[in-house]
Amino acid sequence: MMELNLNAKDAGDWIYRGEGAANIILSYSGATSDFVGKVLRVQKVKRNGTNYEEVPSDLSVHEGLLWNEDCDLLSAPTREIAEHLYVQHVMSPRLGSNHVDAGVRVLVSRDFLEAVVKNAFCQRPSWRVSDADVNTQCDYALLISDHSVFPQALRDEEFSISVEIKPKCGFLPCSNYILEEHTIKRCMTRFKLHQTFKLKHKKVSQLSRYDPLDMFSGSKERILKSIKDLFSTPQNNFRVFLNGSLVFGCLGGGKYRTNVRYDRALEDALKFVIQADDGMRTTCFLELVSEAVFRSGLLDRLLQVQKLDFFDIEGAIHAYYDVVSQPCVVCSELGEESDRYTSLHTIPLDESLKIVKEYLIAATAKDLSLMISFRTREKEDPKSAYNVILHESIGQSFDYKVSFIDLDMKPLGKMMHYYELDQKIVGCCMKMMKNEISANVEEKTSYQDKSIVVEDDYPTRELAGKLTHLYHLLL
Ligand SMILES: O=P(O)(O)O[C@@H]1[C@@H](OP(=O)(O)O)[C@H](OP(=O)(O)O)[C@H](O)[C@H](OP(=O)(O)O)[C@H]1OP(=O)(O)O
Ligand SMILES: Nc1ncnc2c1ncn2[C@@H]1O[C@H](COP(=O)(O)OP(=O)(O)OP(=O)(O)O)[C@@H](O)[C@H]1O
Ligand SMILES: [Zn+2]
Repeated sequence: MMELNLNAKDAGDWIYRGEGAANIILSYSGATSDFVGKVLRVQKVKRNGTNYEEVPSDLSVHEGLLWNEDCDLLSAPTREIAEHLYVQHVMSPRLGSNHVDAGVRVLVSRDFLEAVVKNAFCQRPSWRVSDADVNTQCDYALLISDHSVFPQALRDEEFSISVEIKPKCGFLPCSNYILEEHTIKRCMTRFKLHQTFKLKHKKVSQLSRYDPLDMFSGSKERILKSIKDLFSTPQNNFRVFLNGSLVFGCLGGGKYRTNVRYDRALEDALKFVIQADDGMRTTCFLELVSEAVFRSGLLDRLLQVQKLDFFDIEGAIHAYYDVVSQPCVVCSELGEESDRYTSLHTIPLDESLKIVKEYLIAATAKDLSLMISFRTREKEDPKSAYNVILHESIGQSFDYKVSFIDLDMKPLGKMMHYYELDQKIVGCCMKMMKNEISANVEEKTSYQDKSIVVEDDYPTRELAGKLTHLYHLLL
């Protein structure tokens, strides 16, 4: 296939779709067949004051050691190519190649990138703009299927609706390397603990109702509950697109402020897809989404990949120091308590490599998103090449397709960040637990720290109840 390339004159056809911490996504509005139905994933570079952070151009020596066994990532001439190979050879086989489009590399000129940054500026959340910009030094971007629209239309006037879910980590860790004073990690999901931390630091305006344990439970009822909870507090975990346009949630990882119980725009958008009475369409749609999650069985598969994090960061960090052949900073800080990690420091190097590698693969699996797209089926439609769901109460059938997005390799150099963030989150929750207790949990719905505004007291009480119970266990 001839190499595709994009220049300044093409920029007008590429429209801002959204972004995460590391990439900006543009959707195509032109007519060139190579690009129709695709999005372009363009790398960002973090700002550091007025400068930009350096983007490593290739894998570090230790990363080479780590990944070389799975596939020949070391032979990749650039980090970008190695990351592309990682999606193809490490993540795709584990998640199912039918559900992953690793994309193709497209040559992009600097003029093209500068023009798309300019065009996208007004739509980007301001906190994302100050955090990072498009990396205009990059020669390539990835062309990937647009999962917010159904792959092939059956009819010209057909509508497709799709949902994006970032399910986060779906299990409670049980590693023996977790310190006793961090036992809370065994009782509450990392997502919930992180929510408390984010609320305290005003990264979110209210706690999410969503509990990943419901989503990954394998139970129809609990999956439906989790979808309803995502709908009521979507944050960056839930979005809905109609024919590729966002109709619910925030572009670019925004901080949705309201506690949503009903959303007129979504209810209106759904009239093109769901044949139910006004006021009932959103409910039917959430049922449809949860049925697709349940039937696909893909969350079980994802959970197995997440569980490659067997040792937790409190164990894996020690293996990391052996991989990079440096004295273990964590052990030196722990003093006498470091004895329990001696055994980890005496295992052969290939075992340390395996621990760290699997920790990083699990980290990708805990951060990815699922996109599920639906299109309506009529009785006379030919046999479907996709999975079909009949929504019984409205008597409508839908084709659906599930894809995973954002399967990026996590850099080895992030291990210490993971350890420190974990400590901060646990430390913050333990502190709040003590505050809660002294403020008498039964009566209060707000924290002692008056800077925290809790709009919805349900998750707070639940959190406080669990923390209190745990505190008594620890006493
Ligand atoms: O650490 P976490 O759980 O907050 O995950 C980060 C995400 O935060 P969130 O899902 O909002 O809590 C974070 O998402 P946001 O920027 O908050 O939208 C990124 O996905 C980040 O990954 P990377 O730096 O782009 O490789 C994610 O970092 P990794 O931990 O996956 O490396
Ligand atoms: N293939 C795709 N089809 C449709 N929309 C997509 C696709 N890939 C990404 N998007 C949209 O763009 C957003 C950002 O993409 P992505 O998650 O890949 O960015 P990121 O910077 O890697 O994220 P993170 O913050 O998790 O690292 C997604 O949340 C999704 O809404
Ligand atoms: Zn150590």
